[in-house]
Amino acid sequence: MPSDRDPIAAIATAPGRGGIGVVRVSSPDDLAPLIQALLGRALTPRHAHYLPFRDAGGALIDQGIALYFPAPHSYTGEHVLELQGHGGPVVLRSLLARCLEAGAQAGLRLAEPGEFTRRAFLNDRLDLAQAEAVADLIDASSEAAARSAAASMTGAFSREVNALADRIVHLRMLVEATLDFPEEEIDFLEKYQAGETLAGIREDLARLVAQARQGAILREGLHVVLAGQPNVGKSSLLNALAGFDAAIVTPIAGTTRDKVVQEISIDGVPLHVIDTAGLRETADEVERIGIARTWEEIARADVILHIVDATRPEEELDAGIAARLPAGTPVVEVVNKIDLLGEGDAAALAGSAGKAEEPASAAARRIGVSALTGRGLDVLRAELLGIAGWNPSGESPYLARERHLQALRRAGERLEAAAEHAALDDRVLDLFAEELRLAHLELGGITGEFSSDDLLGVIFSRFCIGK
Ligand SMILES: Nc1nc2c(c(=O)[nH]1)N(C=O)[C@@H](CNc1ccc(C(=O)N[C@@H](CCC(=O)O)C(=O)O)cc1)CN2
Ligand SMILES: Nc1nc2c(ncn2[C@@H]2O[C@H](COP(=O)(O)OP(=O)(O)OP(=O)(O)O)[C@@H](O)[C@H]2O)c(=O)[nH]1
Ligand SMILES: [Mg+2]
Repeated sequence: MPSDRDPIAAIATAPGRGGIGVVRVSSPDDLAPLIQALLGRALTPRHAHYLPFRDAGGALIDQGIALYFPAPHSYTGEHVLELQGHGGPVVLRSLLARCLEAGAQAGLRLAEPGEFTRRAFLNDRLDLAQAEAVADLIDASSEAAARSAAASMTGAFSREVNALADRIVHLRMLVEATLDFPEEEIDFLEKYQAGETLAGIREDLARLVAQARQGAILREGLHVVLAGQPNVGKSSLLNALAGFDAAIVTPIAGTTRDKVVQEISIDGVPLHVIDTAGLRETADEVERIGIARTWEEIARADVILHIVDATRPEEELDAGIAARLPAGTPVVEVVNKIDLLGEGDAAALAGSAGKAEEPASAAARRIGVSALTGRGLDVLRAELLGIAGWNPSGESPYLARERHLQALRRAGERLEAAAEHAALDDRVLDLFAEELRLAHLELGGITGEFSSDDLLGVIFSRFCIGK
């Protein structure tokens, strides 16, 4: 059974060729004997030593830099040795094998994915949200995502969560103290302005949820599906948004058969834009399959852009499509090819987001664009960010995970229940206190103050090896 007390080793850098590569060892026990066996000398803590790395027979493997971080001043909080060699896969595998051989007697084994960071968590170097942010920083697909992961990694998100938890605990302490003196229960809420305090906590929690939601958008990206009749310019619009020819465009209706997915980013917010086969009745077998896939994409979309042709307004077919779009998904009606309209009509449509005089349906917003000239695309981009809930001037987002969002929401529900108890005529203080306790538990789950071994297993197993 692998244990959290075993010495562990792994290649810490990405597999493949690179300028340099790192093998790292971490152990709760003194690493001096391993260092002596490996390098034939002692290392000055936290100093870079340029040394030959040799195999057991004395043959040279590489010439590199060795770093020794004695506990607790290391990434894991344990004793850590780093061998920084040249970044070839064979060199690094040989270095790792040499470490495992030299450390065999001490029980040195290969690290599991995320095990270094798991140790950092177990040794209180990082809390759980910070550890998750390390993985999110590595996985970040945009600058904005990386920036907010870095903020969470240094504890900005955790501090907000902890501050809320502290305020809940304080309030709970006051209630629990009062519960011991039943005669004081009557005026507890007034005496400590518990109602106002609770309202303030709930307000700040709601703000944190909003910031976390923004982060979730950065993490996951928004799935935007371009749908509409053939030839309205869906593929042209994809290309215009992407800035290059990702999809084939021709004057022939039915050009796009299979979906085309393109990752784009608007102000650092990642979007997965999906171009689809035009929707129409057709006898063509291939096209029919494509259209079935279009509907599958529509069902999965976060946002649907229903593209219509400005020169073919009010088409029955478009009304039919609009009626079939899922009710819960935001829809933007994009009127394309406004370059073919007179200037008056084009101007009325372009830049008219939200000001549509007669939107196609109550739910749909209408924006005029030209995929050809680019007119109106900025308005469309802003609209997409708005639908994503992206608030560029808002407070910095936290790259929260679904796990965090759900815990925050559940904490919010507990506080809401507490507020309801407080508002009742026959105030039930012990129920009030219990809801506070449960809200605290939810927040503590985010930072790992309360966590199960199963949860840790799930979280760290998704890390890369060597992290
Ligand atoms: N070479 C190398 N680069 C790396 C890492 C590493 O482990 N090795 N990291 C990780 O994977 C990240 C940096 N994380 C680290 C976190 C803490 C400490 C550390 O030694 N902390 C001590 C000393 C702090 C100080 O000197 O002020 C401490 O906190 O006590 C080192 C790296 C990114 N770059
Ligand atoms: N004038 C003008 N023509 C456009 C515009 N957008 C697309 N077109 C033209 O409309 C035709 C169809 O464009 P596509 O982008 O292939 O249309 P689509 O909706 O992807 O069509 P399917 O893949 O067949 O469903 C092409 O000839 C484009 O050049 C536009 O904004 N203005
Ligand atoms: Mg197309």
